Amino acid sequence: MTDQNPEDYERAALARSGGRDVEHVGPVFDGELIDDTLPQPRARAAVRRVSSWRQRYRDAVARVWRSGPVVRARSVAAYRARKAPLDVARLVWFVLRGNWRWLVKFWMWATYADLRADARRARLAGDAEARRAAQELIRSDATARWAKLGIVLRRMVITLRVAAPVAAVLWLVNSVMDRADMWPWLANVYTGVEAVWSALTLVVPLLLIVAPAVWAVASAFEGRDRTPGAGWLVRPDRDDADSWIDERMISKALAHLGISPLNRFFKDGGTLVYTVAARTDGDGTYAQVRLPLGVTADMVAAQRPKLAANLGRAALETWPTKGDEDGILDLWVADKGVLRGGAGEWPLVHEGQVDLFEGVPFGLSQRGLVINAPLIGVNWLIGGRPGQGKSAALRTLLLGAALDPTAELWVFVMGESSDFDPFTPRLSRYRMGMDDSVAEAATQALVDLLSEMERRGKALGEQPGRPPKVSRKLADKHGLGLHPLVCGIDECHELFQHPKFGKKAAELAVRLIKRGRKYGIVLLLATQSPTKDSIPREVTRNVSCGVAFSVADQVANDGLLGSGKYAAGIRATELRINTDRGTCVAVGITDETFELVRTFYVPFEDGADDVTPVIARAVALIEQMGWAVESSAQPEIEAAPVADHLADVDAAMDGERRVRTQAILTRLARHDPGEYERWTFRDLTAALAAYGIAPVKSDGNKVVRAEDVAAALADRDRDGREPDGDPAGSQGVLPTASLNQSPWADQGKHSEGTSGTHHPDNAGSDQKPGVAGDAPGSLPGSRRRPRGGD
Ligand SMILES: Nc1ncnc2c1ncn2[C@@H]1O[C@H](COP(=O)(O)OP(=O)(O)OP(=O)(O)O)[C@@H](O)[C@H]1O
Repeated sequence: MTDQNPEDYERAALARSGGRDVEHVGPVFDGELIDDTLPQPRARAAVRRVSSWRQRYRDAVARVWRSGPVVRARSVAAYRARKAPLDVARLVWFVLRGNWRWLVKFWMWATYADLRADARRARLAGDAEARRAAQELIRSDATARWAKLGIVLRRMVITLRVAAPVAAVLWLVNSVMDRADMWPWLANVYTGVEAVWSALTLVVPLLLIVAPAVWAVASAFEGRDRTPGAGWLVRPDRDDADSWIDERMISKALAHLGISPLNRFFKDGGTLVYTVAARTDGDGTYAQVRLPLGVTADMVAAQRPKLAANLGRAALETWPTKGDEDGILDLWVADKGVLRGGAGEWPLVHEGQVDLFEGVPFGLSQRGLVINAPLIGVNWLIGGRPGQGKSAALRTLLLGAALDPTAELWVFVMGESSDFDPFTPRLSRYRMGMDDSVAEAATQALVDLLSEMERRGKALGEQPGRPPKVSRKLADKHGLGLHPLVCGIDECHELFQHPKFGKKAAELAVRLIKRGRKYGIVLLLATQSPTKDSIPREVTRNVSCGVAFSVADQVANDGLLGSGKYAAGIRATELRINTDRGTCVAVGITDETFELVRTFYVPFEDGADDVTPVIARAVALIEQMGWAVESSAQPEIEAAPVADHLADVDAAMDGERRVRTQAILTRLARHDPGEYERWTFRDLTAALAAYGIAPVKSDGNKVVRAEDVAAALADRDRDGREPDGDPAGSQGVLPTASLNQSPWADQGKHSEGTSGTHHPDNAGSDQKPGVAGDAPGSLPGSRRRPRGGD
């Protein structure tokens, strides 16, 4: 391209051509032609870069747009936009309601409505004192209020009286004098007054505009929904949502239980008082709430499934119980799912020993802490539906006791079950089976425990300082015989319901439970059937540690845990059968009102046997000390006398020719209540049938004839004949247990045909020092003697 100026160039051209007939062609450019179609590398690279940046920018924006938080924010924004009309309507409603609430408050204040209500209530309750106090308060408050108003008015008048003349003078001076002629201070006063005035003229209109808005916000706040917990505050996507429970959530859950006084309380804008704010407590959250008027903790406990649902938990995970007062609610809510896990391995399964005075590791509390269950100074009643872990729990307690080398252990299993067979080498007494002899042995054991209790009472009294109860120190003195004595009875309802021994066993058990605690004698009872017919009421009332695995109803629950527990929200009915196997509700085992315990499980089933090695260890512990298995048993016993039914019936005839069967039953019961009290017509006929006697009809009544009885007696005397077997329905012809007798010496041995299998590991422990030659588990040095039926 040329660098000559186009105009100079044109002028030169005109000069050359003479200025005429010259065609104006405009400037001529000299330059190089650039062909766009030819490749231009740098420009294209720049364009490509720009477009790639643009693409990347677009991708980034799209990514952000589609990202989780933005999508959520967008959906929330869209949702709120859709809801906006409704929100506006709600806000208007809040404003109106807020004004109304203020009006009500003002009216209440102006008319002393609350004090008047107090006076009315006092009048209805006939409380003249309270009524007078309320009226007095109204009067004095009214006087004070009017006095205050008077003072304010007087001050206003005084202010007006001073301010009005000053204002008038200022106005007058200002109107007659020029500002320049005034004294400087006076001119300053006017300047100040004018500044204040102009500020007021600015601020007041502003206030008049802002005030309604502030009023609207304040009244909307006042009129807001008072049901606790605004929904939008709930953030279920929190990481700790499964464990997160706070007061607002609890209040909200309580507000939707359908309890009328609670509903009314929340509707009137009430706020619950938390005496203990929600706080982490073990594997859950604990809070304590003071409930409003008209609501008790029991009412809340009754709505437990609803409360659990409102809190997003399973019923088992939600524990509303009565606090120190009826109006105080203790609430413990488990973290989601934590109760599903078992308690894990028993801490003593591989090593360690126990001091029974310190307790036995029993399970994990709801707070996730190991519970050291007390055994000394308490008695236990363990119950629940079949197969839920009662025997396993009893086994754990007894295993713990076995690991205390000073403890003596007795076990009676009122059914065919090998659950306690591996304990044999460590037991001083063991009987298992369904036959009457086991019931008799268990009853005898209770008798002996009572005698032992008396002996221990005397032994204690002879100790220096007359200690009131056994202690570790006393228990360790080997010769004193004040060691812990633990007696476990599994399926104890079979014993208490036994037709022959039941009544006696119940009486003895009650006496033991009431008085044995001080003497280191511990009774552990386990049952499937904790009803008032199967377990004596006095037993359920007096045991200090109640354990309930899954139970069917309130009766079973309260039978095990104590009356009123179901109503107070302490409910093993919430434990699901099989699902919550091994989990129980327990009272009395800690200082807490109750514990939800996941019990430790020491396996003894399906070929797994962790019990035998523990027992072997327990026996080894005793051997290391140079002792033998403790036994309070006396080696010699008297044979139990056998009731002679025929002779007793003969005596009951009382010399009469014919006696009605009913009368005979009454006389027999009077003669020997232990033997005959539970006899029915069926038992009597069965017993007589054994001697070939059948009651006959006379005047429409069944009677026994004296000549038949006399003939049977004569026959028996002549032949030395025993009754013809034990017919079905009879209560048998077991000997009446002498309550003075000592236990059989072979109690450590199983009755034939009922013993469980022995674990090979037991073999070594069977032959322990001092028991050489004895059968497994027999008492050291005791002489075995045969006994009818065993
Ligand atoms: N703590 C536990 N943890 C895990 N499983 C357990 C626990 N306790 C018991 N079980 C399981 O439950 C089964 C039944 O236990 P157990 O025999 O103790 O029940 P039970 O209530 O005594 O039954 P029954 O009334 O029929 O004698 C055991 O075989 C075991 O599998």
